[in-house]
Amino acid sequence: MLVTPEREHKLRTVLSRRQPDLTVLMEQVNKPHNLSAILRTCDAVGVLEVHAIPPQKGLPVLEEAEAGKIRTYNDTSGSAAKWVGLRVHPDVPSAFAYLKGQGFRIYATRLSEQATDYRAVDYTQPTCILLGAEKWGVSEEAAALADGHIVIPMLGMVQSLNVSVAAAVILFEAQRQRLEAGLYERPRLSPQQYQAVWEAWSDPRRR
Ligand SMILES: C[S@@+](CC[C@H](N)C(=O)[O-])C[C@H]1O[C@@H](n2cnc3c(N)ncnc32)[C@H](O)[C@@H]1O
Repeated sequence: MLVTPEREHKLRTVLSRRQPDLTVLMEQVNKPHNLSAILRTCDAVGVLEVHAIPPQKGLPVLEEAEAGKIRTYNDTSGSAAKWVGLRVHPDVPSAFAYLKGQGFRIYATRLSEQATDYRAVDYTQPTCILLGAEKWGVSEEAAALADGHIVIPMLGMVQSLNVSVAAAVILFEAQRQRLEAGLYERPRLSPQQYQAVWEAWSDPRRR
């Protein structure tokens, strides 16, 4: 037997709540513990797959970053990396082309007065949240290509939140809206997508 009935029930319940039309794009988020914390939140909210543009060679990278590669910490992700897909794109144009081709509206998180309050967005529509690097934020290139700019209002002394905290605040607003719209009540994956993910998840080597 590959999985116990209890395990199968748990896996199928989680899979039936996965939201293929909600995702994040991490643009050069270069600290593995932040990447891992974002993956953990994505798992909790039901994100099927996340996207990342790794730190580029030649740009300033922080101590844990490895140019061109994505690293996560299992202890921070709480094994979420096993249950949330990670698709890596080489640069901004290719990430945007892929996501736009999938029908996503991309919202750049920006600490600017022109940005809209994150609660004004309709997250029941296909949505990608673009998150920026810890030091310099979302690039001008990505910001210009985004469909909109959103901000979590900051009323204190500090200018910004940690990127994984900002991701959690926005993703749980998306979860709230999707729960209200009944989007977790029926499977959202196509039968082919469901079968492919089920086969991967029920592989005993994954446990
Ligand atoms: C530490 S912040 C980057 C700060 C950077 N100096 C800047 O001006 O964007 C890292 C990332 O967290 C997210 N973030 C942090 N605070 C936010 C806020 N109040 N609203 C929206 N996104 C936020 C954004 O994705 C941002 O690029």
